[in-house]
Amino acid sequence: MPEQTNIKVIVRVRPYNQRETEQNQRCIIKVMDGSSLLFDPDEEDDEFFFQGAKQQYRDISKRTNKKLSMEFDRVYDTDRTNEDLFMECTAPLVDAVLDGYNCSVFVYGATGAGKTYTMLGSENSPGLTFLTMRDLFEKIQSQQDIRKFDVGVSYLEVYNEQVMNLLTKSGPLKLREDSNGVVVSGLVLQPIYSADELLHMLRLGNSNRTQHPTDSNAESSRSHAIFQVHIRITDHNTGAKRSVKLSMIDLAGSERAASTKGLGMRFKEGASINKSLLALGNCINKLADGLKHIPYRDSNLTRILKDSLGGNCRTLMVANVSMSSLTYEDTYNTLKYASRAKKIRSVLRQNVLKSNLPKEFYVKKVTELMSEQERLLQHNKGLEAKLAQMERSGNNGYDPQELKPWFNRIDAVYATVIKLQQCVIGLRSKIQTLSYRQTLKKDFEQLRKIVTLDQRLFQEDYKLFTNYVNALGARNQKYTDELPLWRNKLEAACINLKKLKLEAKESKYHHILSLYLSNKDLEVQLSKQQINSNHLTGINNEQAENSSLLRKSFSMICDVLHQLYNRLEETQKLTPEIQGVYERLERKMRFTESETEATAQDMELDALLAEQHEEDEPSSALTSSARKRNRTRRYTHTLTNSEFVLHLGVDSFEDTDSDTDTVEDSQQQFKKPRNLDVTQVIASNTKSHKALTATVTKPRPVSHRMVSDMLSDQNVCGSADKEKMKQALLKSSKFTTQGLQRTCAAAIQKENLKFSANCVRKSPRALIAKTLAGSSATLRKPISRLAGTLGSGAKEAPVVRINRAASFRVKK
Ligand SMILES: Nc1ncnc2c1ncn2[C@@H]1O[C@H](COP(=O)(O)OP(=O)(O)OP(=O)(O)O)[C@@H](O)[C@H]1O
Repeated sequence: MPEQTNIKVIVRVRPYNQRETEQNQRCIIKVMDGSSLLFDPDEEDDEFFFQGAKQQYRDISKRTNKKLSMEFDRVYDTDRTNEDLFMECTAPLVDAVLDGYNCSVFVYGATGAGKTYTMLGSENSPGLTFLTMRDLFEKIQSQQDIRKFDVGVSYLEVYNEQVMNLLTKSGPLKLREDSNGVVVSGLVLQPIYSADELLHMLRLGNSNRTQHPTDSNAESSRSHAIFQVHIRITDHNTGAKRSVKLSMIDLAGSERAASTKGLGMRFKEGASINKSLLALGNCINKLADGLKHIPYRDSNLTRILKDSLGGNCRTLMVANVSMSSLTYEDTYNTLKYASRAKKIRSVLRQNVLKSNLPKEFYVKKVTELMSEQERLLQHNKGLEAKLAQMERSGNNGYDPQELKPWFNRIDAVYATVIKLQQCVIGLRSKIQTLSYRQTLKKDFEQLRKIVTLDQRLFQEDYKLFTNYVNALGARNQKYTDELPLWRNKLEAACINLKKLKLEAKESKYHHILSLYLSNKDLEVQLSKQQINSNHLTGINNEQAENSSLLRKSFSMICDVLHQLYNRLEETQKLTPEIQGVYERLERKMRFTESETEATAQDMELDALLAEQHEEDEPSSALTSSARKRNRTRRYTHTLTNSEFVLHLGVDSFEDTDSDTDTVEDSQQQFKKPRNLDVTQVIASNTKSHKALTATVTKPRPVSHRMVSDMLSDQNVCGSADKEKMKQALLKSSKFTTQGLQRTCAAAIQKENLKFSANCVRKSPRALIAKTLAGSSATLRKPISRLAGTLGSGAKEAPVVRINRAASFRVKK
């Protein structure tokens, strides 16, 4: 980006030299401050005396002082050193050069005004060229790692309009212009590699410079000297190159030709100097006026300085003046020039050259830049998403980064709670399942005992059964012992959770955190439900499997019973009592009115469906206030849930405690020594199942109840309650009264051959009635005997099959 800047102009005032001191010359420059001066001020002792008396009025024959106040970028009084000028004015130019800007420093002033002193200095006080070059080389050295510098110098002299090479003492050289500006034909740059070499060149050039003594200066420089340092900078990383130029120009004295009092060559010299300086003055004026056409071509000096004055260059002009009134006119002219020069504006551009690096370099660079751009795009997207998230969070300026540690802590605490909860509930599930299996096994062992004919065989099996039950008990005990440990751990985790919740409540993010915590509580609740659900599914599967075996066994028992009934009927041994029991059993198994009625759960479901329906169709009969009440009720319910969830960790196992109590009750019952019959088996079995599946209790299947009732009746029959047996048989929907009667009659007939087969077919009921009337024995005995009788001719005896079926496969 081009940058517009003015030429920087500073004025340096030289102290009196010996001649001026001797002549007691008046001081015509008064330095006001660092940037202004007063030219031709009033003298302090400028008082007018007439005939020894101080007069009120001044000497009218005396010229009026100009008292011109002038402003410059800097004004240096006589006491300021070259070092001061360097530090404040040329050191910044060195930085600009290394940044790729062309820079020029030129000194302007009358002969003996101190130009050479400023530019070259002396042994004791090195000038700006020396100080600047030394600084330049120091900075070059410090940047060698990142950039490569190729430095070349030239030292030219423009004397009598001829351009000479001071380093080779050759010339005159021609000037030409190309796209890079004015070029000196045939000028070869001298490469240098150190500051010492550079200073050596400088000294060499100075020694070749044309000097002649003048009135004003015994070592007056009669030419314009242009010392230029050309630097090519190559960036190691990018390969970008730039070429810059630093010019230090010591102009010849700008005095009037007359003042040098030269003749012949000296006059020509002076005229030439004046011509070039006049051309320089013209250029400065036109540039200051902002004109487009600048007559640079009027002299070789202006051609060479074209770059420094109006081109792409940071320029510093040092106007040297003497404080002595001896050079009044020259000083005035110099200051006028300097004032004009202040108005010149330069347009600065960094010089960058195309590099001739191979194509691969650029391909690599482009690839790198593209991937960097891609990375930045992604980063930008992430930032935009974060911003959107922050805006969504109510524009409250929440920083997700600040919330992240909170979320991490909450996640960690909840993960522990969930894991421990899984352990505790898992253990409870295992304990309950094992207890259930133990109970089942015991109950079915009782059932087996009932149906097993060979008691010796039963006793042998009973040992195996005991081992199995003991093993289950041992496992159960192990889990029961472990449970308190895990409960304690869970309790500790819940206490941690409560503390964290209190902490979150105090936080400035409590709104967000409470939502997050509620969400987490729901996760805990869900996890608990899932474990419970798995537990119930497992229990139900075992129950279904056992039910299936029970059904098969029962079916076989009924088969035998049926045959027995028929035999009794056939053999005329069927008593009215047996018949009554059958009828009762049959009646019991028949569907009742109450079973067809809707249960409480059915009604609850109906209500829920109705409510849902109402929500789907808001225009239903409900008034808006009623709907509102409903909504409020639901909302309150949700809130209550959420409150519950907040304390879930503790509540969860308190809840489970109540479950455990039920199970423990049932366990205690199981431990009681008892002689169970089938009725008790089913009853207690049902009870334990009820306890285990409390949360998903469903009405027992009708068939289940029928089976239970029937067996119960069978038992009752065993206690000789014949009427009950009869009723059970009559209630049965599976067997018809007639079918059962025939089965029993046939069984009785087979055992008691006094009944004819015809009797069984025609009046089985009478046959059974007769038999029962004459017998007080339990039904079990004749059934067993009858079963044995029936089984003798069969391929596999039904009782054996029942026996086997009763050996329920209980899971380990
Ligand atoms: N600031 C200064 N402090 C002390 N001495 C100075 C200062 N400036 C110049 N002089 C002295 O004044 C004399 C003339 O200075 P200088 O040669 O630099 O003048 P000049 O402008 O280069 O003249 P010319 O144009 O004739 O070459 C020298 O002896 C120099 O040492």
